[in-house]
Amino acid sequence: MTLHLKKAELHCHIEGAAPPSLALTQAEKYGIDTDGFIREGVYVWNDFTSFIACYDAVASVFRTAEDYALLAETYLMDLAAANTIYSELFISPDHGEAVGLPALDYIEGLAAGIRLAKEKTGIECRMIIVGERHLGPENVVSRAKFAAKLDHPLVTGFNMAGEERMGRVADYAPAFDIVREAGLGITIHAGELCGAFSVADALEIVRPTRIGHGVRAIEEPDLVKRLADLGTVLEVCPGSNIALKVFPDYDSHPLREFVNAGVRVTLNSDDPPFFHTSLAQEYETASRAMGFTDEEINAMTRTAIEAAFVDEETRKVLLAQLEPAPMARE
Ligand SMILES: Nc1ncnc2[nH]cnc12
Ligand SMILES: [Zn+2]
Repeated sequence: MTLHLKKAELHCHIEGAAPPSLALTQAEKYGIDTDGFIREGVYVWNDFTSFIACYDAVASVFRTAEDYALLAETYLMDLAAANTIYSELFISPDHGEAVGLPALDYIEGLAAGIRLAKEKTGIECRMIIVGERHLGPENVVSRAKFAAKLDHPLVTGFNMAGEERMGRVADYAPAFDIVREAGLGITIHAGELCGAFSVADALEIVRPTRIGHGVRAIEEPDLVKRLADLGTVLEVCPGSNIALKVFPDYDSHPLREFVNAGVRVTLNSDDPPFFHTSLAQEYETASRAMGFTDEEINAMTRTAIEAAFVDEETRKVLLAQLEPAPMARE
């Protein structure tokens, strides 16, 4: 059992965290037909392309700042109930804008939900702005410019997600130069749909402290060593990888190999209800299906806090929460 373990998450897409029950309520509120993307209470998709289409459809039922506040609060309350002390949420203002919600309202809505969850449970959360790769380099650069100018206390990083098979990392390099200059934390989806070359590109061109997934680096032993030497943190999402058929099963998942090679790894849920998982489930899977001990899993949680895009004072407070409680005196 891993319920008692403290948890932290660096890689979860906010619209991808919407429970189908909440998406259905939202759809009803706006009179949106969900037959094309929710069936029998389950999100409908069968490969990465249809997953992204389903994700976009789910996102479209959140239309106001209040809707996004409810979504963030709902997810964070759930995480907190599973003993989670820290969460980083990937947010994509492009999804808000697609339904006419201005980016600043989208962010303020999410921030309101984050503050409410913190008041109720103490859970700490930061937002990472995502540029969607399949919207093209021009769009990702303009999203990076937006992120660089924003100066919001809860927005601390930039990421590129979406269709990894579109273009090469170099096409998107200017976006990362902009956010690096602005002092934002940088992470990038790489080595999920594409092979080791994509992780190598990311390391060379983007120089991120973290990589979203990165798991297909396992195809290139020299690259695994490079990740270990650089101390780059992988945001590993085993349940997502199995659901999207990046690996056929947990026995073939390389998480153990990365740990053995000294690569810094963390556990994450990615888009939990889409992949029939949760952060709590990912911890449980690491323990039961992948054979990690509580100590090894706690080390992953500590790595997440060490790699979190937070100020040093917040990091110190979070790290202190991972220390075992002192023994009571006789
Ligand atoms: N697993 C994933 N990979 C790339 N982009 C995403 N957006 C939401 N989930 C994603
Ligand atoms: Zn992701």
